[in-house]
Amino acid sequence: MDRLKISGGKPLSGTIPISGAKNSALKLMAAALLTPEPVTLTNMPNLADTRFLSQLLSTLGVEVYWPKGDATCHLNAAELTSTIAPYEQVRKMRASFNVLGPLLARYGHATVSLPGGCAIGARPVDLHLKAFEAMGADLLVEQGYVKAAAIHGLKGAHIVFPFVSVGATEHAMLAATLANGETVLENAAREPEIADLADCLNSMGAKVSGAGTATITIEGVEKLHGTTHDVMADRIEAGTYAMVVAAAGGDVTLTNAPVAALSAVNHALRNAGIIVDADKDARTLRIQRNGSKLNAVNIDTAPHPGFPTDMQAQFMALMSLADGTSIIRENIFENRFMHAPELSRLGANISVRGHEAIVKGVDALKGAPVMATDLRASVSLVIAALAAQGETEVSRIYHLDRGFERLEQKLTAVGADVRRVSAEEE
Ligand SMILES: CC(=O)N[C@H]1[C@@H](OP(=O)(O)OP(=O)(O)OC[C@H]2O[C@@H](n3ccc(=O)[nH]c3=O)[C@H](O)[C@@H]2O)O[C@H](CO)[C@@H](O)[C@@H]1O
Ligand SMILES: C=C(OP(=O)(O)O)C(=O)O
Repeated sequence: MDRLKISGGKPLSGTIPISGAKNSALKLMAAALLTPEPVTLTNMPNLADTRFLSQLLSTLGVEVYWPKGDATCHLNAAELTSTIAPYEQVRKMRASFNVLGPLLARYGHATVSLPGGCAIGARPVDLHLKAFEAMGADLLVEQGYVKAAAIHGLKGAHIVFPFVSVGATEHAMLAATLANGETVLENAAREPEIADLADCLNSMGAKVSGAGTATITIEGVEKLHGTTHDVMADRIEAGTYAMVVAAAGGDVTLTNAPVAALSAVNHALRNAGIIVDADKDARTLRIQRNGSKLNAVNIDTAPHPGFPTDMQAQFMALMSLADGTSIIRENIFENRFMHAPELSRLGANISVRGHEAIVKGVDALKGAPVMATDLRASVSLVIAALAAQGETEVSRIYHLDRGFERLEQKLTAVGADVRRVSAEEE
């Protein structure tokens, strides 16, 4: 298994280009199932997750043309050969579950494995299923599979989500584009990826309005056509590199950054004493820290526009070096503090009480062997390692490959000492 060897303590300088957003790309790929015409996605991130979903789409009969390393992915769902998404392909990546809605909407039936829980929490899909039922689908959950049918097609519905779910909002939106009549989603998630999906769907002929607000209206249409859509830039990747610079020090400009989507993260960084120059028009974010102490800042994760749960681990790594104590509350996932004991191996002083982590800043971290436990937890260890004295070895980095494109290359380009070591090399 590959590992990362990181020698910390080097200030960083230069430019890091931000890639397309994983969490947008995955839903945009599922949208290609809604039309028999070609869908081309540009600014596609080459990640384990996006490659994995392209394999599932191929299994369903989608023609996928996406050369390795290329940022353009061509999908053609002209004729599907299957409407079954098997256990192995949904269990390994939750977002695969998103093929259910499009298949049901276009073909009137689909059988998709339940995604199950994962390291960060149980993550049920009850809101997704209730939304499809409200749209008239018959659902049977049997032997770990959701068997869904809507023989006469889905119909528009008024759906009020009891709490905000990004996945359920996107999934209901995908399915509603081909439903008969109007669907209204209330208490919808407002994440920027939802507006990106709506833009793509509208360019395919869908009638979606209100995406990015808490009420989304979808007027169903008979069919959708092909499109070319540019995947939005990854706000979590951009926020992560901002934390890297904040922790290690230096002066780095992030290009192709989704500046408007990063206000909560930028606000927290500024409170911590980091200089953040955000230029919305130029889509750049310049992050500077020159030897200054970090202020301790409390954060509460919340749905957008609140502080994103996907940035919580990275901010904890930063706060472990702050001057004072910060309280970090995780309000989205019940088990998203697995990075805390690993950060402690590097010398951080963190105690976890339920959904609250109390981080007492220390003067310095020291390199140690640590283990990645999930995607964002893994990158929090990279951040801490880049700020630490000495060498850190991060194992199980396949988690990182799910969501960070060319991580070592991007970090090395700004002066970090990061090496990937494969098992065979040792
Ligand atoms: C691929 C992708 O885009 N993943 C993102 C998406 O995940 P995902 O879409 O899975 O996250 P949700 O917003 O749906 O989850 C929010 C909360 O609702 C719960 N819930 C959700 C659905 C449901 O049917 N029932 C239920 O109880 C979840 O367990 C969680 O506690 O949004 C999360 C919250 O911003 C991010 O951390 C993930 O990176
Ligand atoms: C939790 C994440 O992804 P997923 O929902 O695919 O597990 C993430 O991107 O941080």
